[in-house]
Amino acid sequence: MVTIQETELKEGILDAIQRAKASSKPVLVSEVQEINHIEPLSFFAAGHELFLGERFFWKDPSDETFIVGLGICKQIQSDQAADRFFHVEEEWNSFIQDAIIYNRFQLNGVGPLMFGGFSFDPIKEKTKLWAKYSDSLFHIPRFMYSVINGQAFLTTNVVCTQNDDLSLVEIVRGERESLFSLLTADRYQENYELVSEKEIKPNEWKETVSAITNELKKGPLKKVVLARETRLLFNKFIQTEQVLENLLKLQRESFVFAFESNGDCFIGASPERLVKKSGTSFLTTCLAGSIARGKTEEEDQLLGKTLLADPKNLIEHQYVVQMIKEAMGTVCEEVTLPKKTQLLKMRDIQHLYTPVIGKAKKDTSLLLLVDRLHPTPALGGLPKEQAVEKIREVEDLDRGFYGAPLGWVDYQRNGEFAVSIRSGLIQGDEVSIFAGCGVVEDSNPDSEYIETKIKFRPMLTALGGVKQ
Ligand SMILES: C=C(O[C@@H]1C=C(C(=O)O)C=C[C@H]1O)C(=O)O
Ligand SMILES: [Mg+2]
Repeated sequence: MVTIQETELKEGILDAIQRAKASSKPVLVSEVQEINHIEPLSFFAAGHELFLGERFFWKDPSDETFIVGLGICKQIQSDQAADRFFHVEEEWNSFIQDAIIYNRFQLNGVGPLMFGGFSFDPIKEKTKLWAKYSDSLFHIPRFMYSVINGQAFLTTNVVCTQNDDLSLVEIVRGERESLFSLLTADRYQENYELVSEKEIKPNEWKETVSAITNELKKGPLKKVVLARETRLLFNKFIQTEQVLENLLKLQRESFVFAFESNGDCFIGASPERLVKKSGTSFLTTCLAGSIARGKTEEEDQLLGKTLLADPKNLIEHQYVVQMIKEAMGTVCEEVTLPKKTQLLKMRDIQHLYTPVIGKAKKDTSLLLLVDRLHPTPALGGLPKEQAVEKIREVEDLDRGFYGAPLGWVDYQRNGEFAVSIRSGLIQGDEVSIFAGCGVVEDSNPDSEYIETKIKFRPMLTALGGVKQ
């Protein structure tokens, strides 16, 4: 049973309407309550009826933070390329500046929060594949369920305008009651099947990899990440809940996310953190260099050792470390990273891994660091600008939100962004999945092709396209 006590909502809404009248500007009321624990996926699923197309889901690799949003009480969106991170941050800051917030809990990820992300490259020509996502797109949910270190909270957000009256209180209460009454309902299960799987121009892709390796030998480019797409067709509409359930079960060490927009859903399980901010601490990750998992423990260890000593993969990784260290240096007082490259093992693949921590300087912010980092050479290349231009020119793919920052910022300016890889875009009974790899001088097109094949597996498996 979920019990929701009488709340400050009414008082807040009254106050906000008065303020909205005085300023002629909408005012946000946000209220946080501690509630009994609910499975995060059940909360997401309960929103199917009332909020389909307006939901998001987030889980971090350590299971410290689950955030599920339902409904949209405000959207921040733009297709403007210049200073896009800065503009989103400004709009967020000005929106919460006048908000009325009832929150007794000093925790990241509760209270007003915006969830969303950015496209990989706003200058690249957009195709209809990503028509439902603006280049910058964030949602502030109506209802948000957060589980922070095992403690569960419900945030209710209401935007009041000068034309609203107290009937808004009953509307919101009614919505909340309907939502919670749906929590016990059985989750809708459909057995959908993969009908066809089409890799988009695999041979041309290998040729591009080959052409790029030749170019890298001449300089000044050192690394370019090239991605490709596989389009899947199913016999029925895909149930996002089911895909999420599989991702949560099979990709435990990953960020698991879903972000619905206008009927489509961007979904995935990424092992890669772009950046996390908690108070003055910044945490980021260098992840690049890959090898398969072994079938036995012995083979797996051997593959790991091989990866740790492989010059091509070490260079691929080192470019990322070099750039991230530099970017962190611009916004941090101290930057710390381990001397030795580590391994990060996921279900289908293992990577070279270097975590980087830093202490934030005073006048900095999460989105400022996102701006400095994106795209790191794990998704773009080195040097950054030239690599992105090269990708724009040669890659036959609209990456959209794939490979870009996806995550959240709360009203205290803390938050976290993942690099949205191992992901796909669900569109009814069709799905596009994406995978890329770091091309360096010594890359071999066939090996890179196989690497991307492995990187498709997490999504393909979660969609039921690979038998477990
Ligand atoms: C580009 C992807 O992954 C990135 C590329 C890697 C590589 O080339 O070794 C490894 C991890 C990721 O940073 C992807 O999964 O699509
Ligand atoms: Mg690689």
